[in-house]
Amino acid sequence: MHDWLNNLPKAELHLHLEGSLEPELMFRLAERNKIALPWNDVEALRSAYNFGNLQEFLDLYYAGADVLRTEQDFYDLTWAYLQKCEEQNVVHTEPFFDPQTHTDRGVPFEAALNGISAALADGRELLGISSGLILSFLRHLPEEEAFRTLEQALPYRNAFFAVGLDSSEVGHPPSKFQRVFDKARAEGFLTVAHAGEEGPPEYIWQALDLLKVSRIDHGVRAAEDPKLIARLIEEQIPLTVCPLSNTKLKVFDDMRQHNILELLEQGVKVTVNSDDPAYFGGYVTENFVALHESLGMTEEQARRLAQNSLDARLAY
Ligand SMILES: Nc1ncnc2[nH]cnc12
Ligand SMILES: [Zn+2]
Repeated sequence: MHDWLNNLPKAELHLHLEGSLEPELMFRLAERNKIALPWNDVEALRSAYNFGNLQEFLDLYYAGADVLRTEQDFYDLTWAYLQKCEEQNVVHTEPFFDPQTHTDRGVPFEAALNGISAALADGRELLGISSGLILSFLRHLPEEEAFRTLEQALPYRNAFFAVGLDSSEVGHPPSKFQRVFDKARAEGFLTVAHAGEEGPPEYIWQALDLLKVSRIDHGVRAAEDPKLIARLIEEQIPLTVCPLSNTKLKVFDDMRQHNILELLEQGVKVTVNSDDPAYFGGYVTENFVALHESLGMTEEQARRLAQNSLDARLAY
């Protein structure tokens, strides 16, 4: 029905691999690893996907990620996502993974990274999808633990090209991670950060000025600060916006209130992404469809958004 949106060549720049864990795969991995899940079946799990805010979602997301134990699990997770990319004409992707979500449960860092890297390599070779991995720190944990994660990752420096910052935003400003981001940049990595999803515009200023990010993940609350909007336009700093995520997590009560098209028309370099598609009701195409159906996004606007995503790539 919306083939024209599915067929647009596009890049995905804001996708948590752990958030692409579909309920069916979660149950299959639970069985394979002999783990008891707190839900009876896929339907019971899906019916728990009702979130009042970011933290309610994160609690379930970290519980679900517990089924990921072996290198093969991480391969299967990443491969399933890449097959979706192929279906939806996502020709390039820059996914996040959160090592601490796994190492804190006793899963070896190498199991996660090797499984993901092998699937991304197969995606390049067998599906023609280019990619670059972003190693993301959990901001609700101390900076010291982010330093340990970076040290653990340095022997595998060719497996990722940037570091990011995610998890519970409010109360955990970018300034908390200034030193570890300095270290990551000194080691040659680019930087991105979630900012202005639930947190105030001040967190976006900090991500730009203290963490020296190349893109802002989410950033929709920039709209509250005209000086910040002027800077984002002037410097053409991309925002990786996630419309279905923002409505599921009540950043906006309704898709008809979403500001992505206003930002686009003001000249902000906004892009469309799925964030955690297994939890929020769809992948990139479904996000484009929602913008068309709820906000009247035109074909010309869709083309500009897709082109922005290709222009905002950082990995080659
Ligand atoms: N939308 C989001 N915001 C912050 N951290 C996340 N981790 C996974 N999804 C996230
Ligand atoms: Zn995110």
